[in-house]
Amino acid sequence: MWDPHYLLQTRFYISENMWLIVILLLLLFLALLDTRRPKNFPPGPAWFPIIGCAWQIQKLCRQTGSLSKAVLPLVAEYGPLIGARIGRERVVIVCGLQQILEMFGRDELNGRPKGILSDSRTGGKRKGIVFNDSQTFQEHKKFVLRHLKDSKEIMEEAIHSELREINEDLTKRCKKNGTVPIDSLFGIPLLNMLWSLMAGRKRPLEDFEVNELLSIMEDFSLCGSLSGTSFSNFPFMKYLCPNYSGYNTYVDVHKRIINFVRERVEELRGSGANPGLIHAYLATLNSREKKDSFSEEQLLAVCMDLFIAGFETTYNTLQFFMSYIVLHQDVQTKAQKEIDCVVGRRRAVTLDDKPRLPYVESVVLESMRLFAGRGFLVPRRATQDTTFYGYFIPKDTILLGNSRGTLMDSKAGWKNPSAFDPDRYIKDGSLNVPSSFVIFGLGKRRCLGEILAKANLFLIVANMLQTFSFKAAPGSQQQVEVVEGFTPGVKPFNALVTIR
Ligand code: HEM
Repeated sequence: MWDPHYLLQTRFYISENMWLIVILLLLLFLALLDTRRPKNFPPGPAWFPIIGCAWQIQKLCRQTGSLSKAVLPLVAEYGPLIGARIGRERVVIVCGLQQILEMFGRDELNGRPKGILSDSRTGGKRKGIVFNDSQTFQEHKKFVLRHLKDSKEIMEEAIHSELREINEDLTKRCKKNGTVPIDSLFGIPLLNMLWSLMAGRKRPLEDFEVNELLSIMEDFSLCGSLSGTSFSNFPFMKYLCPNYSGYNTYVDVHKRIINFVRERVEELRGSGANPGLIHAYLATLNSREKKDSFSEEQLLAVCMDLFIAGFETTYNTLQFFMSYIVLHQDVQTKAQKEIDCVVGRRRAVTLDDKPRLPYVESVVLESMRLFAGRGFLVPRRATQDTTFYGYFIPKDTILLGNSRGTLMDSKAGWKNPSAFDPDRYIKDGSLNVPSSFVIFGLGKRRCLGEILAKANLFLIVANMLQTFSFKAAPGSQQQVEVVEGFTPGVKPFNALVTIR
């Protein structure tokens, strides 16, 4: 018997299955679309739906120990520009010297990443200098640069004052035992130096304050990397697993720095004129010179940027210097002889001595190269669609400059690039720095603290070598062990320190 209900039911099942099939086909289509790279985008590993090529890159990182090394097999396969997608983020890893130099000079590649990594540091809106590319960044960078130029003498005075503290502390520790954990030496003095720039030494940090700041900076160094974090590549993780993805720590660490500065600014307010950046900025806020972008919130973000950009870079360079110098006694003796000959041991080395200490300066340069060459530049963003070395770079693509390509690659002119060899900068007894030594970037986004960093590093290295000798402590490292952080660091180690 013919049953109309049966037919109706069958129709219903068919239409229900049809919908399922249509939805599955649609999802498959969207997944396929998600694996397509923009036309003429730089070559690179295949993209999978949602994750892009995060999985392949993660695997290479595990095999090689770091992203900067993971890039090497990719360069061999695809060339110096690698087109990748990490989660939702389209990324071009820029590896060759020529390509990086070109990137520095291109105005439309001068942006900084937008999104969670930059916004969540300053309450949801981009502020400050490092992760900003609006008019605000330019006006603030100009202001700080002018201030730094005017504060050279004050900064040198602050560095010498901190050096005396390091010398006293190290002398005490040498007399006690001689074995010193090197990671405990420079953190506090470097933070004090940066604070002097901001507060003009009007209000030196108390011990408990600088210790608090140091602990925040230590937490900061563990909470991400310049090349991105899991929550910036997969923003949904911010909601799904804010703790596991590191989002909460990242936000918290930045809040702690901002709050730290806010409290100190309150204390400084009304304490009278002083040559610090904070005072100069507050004075500008009440003057006709004030730009529309200037505000107290911006001041806090700028101070945070100075702590973040200025601390870890200088601190880690010094860790690299110490790691290499204990393993290269010949270099140490040669630098000490130069200091003894030019300055002697009765007075401290000053910046005026620098032109006559080319070998000491080359030790500093080589330490910087072996630090920076293991990491990435601060990420850039394409601010408009553009072409780069014949490839199409869509607007908002992130460009990650791999410093290995400029600083640790024989193709960039470095002979035996992983060796610690300060003599490579000396020609006919004078300093001769190769053009591939672009450690601070170039152009509009060039490092704002270059002069300060160079002065700090030269004075610390020269004065340390003038007064002390360093050897590997018994049972300590026999090679430099690099660890990944926001910037590259070295595994903590002990050195045997003696007074000369
Ligand atoms: C060894 C020490 C240092 C190294 C190797 C270094 C390196 C760099 C590099 C490569 C950049 C990015 C340049 C680019 O995108 O083209 C940068 C930016 C920056 N650095 Fe440094 N830096 C050092 C120390 C300092 C110090 C001591 C300060 C501040 C006191 C500082 C403040 C900044 C700031 C604010 C920026 C952002 C500039 C911008 O985005 O326009 N840096 N640095």
